[in-house]
Amino acid sequence: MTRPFRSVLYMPAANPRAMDKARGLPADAIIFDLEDAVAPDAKAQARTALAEALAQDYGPRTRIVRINALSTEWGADDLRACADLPMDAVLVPKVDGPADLDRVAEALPGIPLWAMMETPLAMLNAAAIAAHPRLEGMVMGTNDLAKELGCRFRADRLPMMTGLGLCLLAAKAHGRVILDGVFNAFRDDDGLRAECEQGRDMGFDGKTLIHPLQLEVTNAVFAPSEAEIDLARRQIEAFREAQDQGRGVAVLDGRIVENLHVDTARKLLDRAQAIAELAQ
Ligand SMILES: CC(C)(COP(=O)(O)OP(=O)(O)OC[C@H]1O[C@@H](n2cnc3c(N)ncnc32)[C@H](O)[C@@H]1OP(=O)(O)O)[C@@H](O)C(=O)NCCC(=O)NCCSC(=O)C[C@H](O)C(=O)O
Ligand SMILES: [Mg+2]
Repeated sequence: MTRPFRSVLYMPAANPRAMDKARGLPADAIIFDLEDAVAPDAKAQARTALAEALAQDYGPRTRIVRINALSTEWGADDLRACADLPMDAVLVPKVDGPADLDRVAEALPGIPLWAMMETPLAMLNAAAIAAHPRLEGMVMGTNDLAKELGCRFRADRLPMMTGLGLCLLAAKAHGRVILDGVFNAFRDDDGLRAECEQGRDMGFDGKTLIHPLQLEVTNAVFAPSEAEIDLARRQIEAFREAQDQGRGVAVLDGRIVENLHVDTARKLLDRAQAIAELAQ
């Protein structure tokens, strides 16, 4: 059973108060950010604060550290700092292709890699990035992507759709986790809900967030609903009964249920179970 990644909260590693607060927040995962959320003159202090934070217990929350790109003046120091820290994954920003992951993979043996998908080249190389043997997950960087594309932010995210779709296809083809980008207006619950629903409909595993206020809506949208759980159970039962009667197809609520629907139903129940276990 895979870990849930419904809500994945960024927090500036230069902010010890936020990192401490995160230990009690209902986020499935946390991204400790050494990159864009940390000002250039606070990078060194952020590494020290990060080490102190990661010495604490984050319970079941997956701990992901976002380093600066190795092409920057901070990347090499970030890598050295990460080598000694307890974490579940390292997130590499501005990945253009699989070669950008190789040096990180070499410097941090045994640590799963995640890739920020936020440049036009990353969209074009998404399949090769997803195929990297050390890659566990992808995170859409929709702010940087919008900047690179020169596109406008729209509620329907039409200008993003090609990039989102290419990355989704790549992640799914290689069995990687894939997370949607952030919603910047962190006090706009309705806007957030609409974007979460869109991401969930498309097949994203969860959404990255910038503020604790966004957790409740995101956790709810990316969790299987009671109606979905009930349908999944009934599909499994209907198909079992059909099989007992020598049939390969069941009909439930006027719709067919085949083997593949049962697979989907089982995965949904597994996800619901994993989420329930997080709460214990
Ligand atoms: C957006 C913020 C700057 C807002 O900060 P602030 O005005 O201080 O918020 P509040 O006063 O409402 O905060 C209330 C309490 O919540 C805590 N808090 C706030 N944000 C976080 C957080 N992210 N994680 C944990 N805790 C948080 C505050 O400390 C307050 O607590 P207390 O003092 O006890 O009351 C701020 O939310 C923020 O900095 N958010 C993160 C921004 C960030 O990480 N940006 C970089 C990632 S986004 C990105 O780069 C995407 C990608 O690369 C792309 O290209 O798209
Ligand atoms: Mg970015």
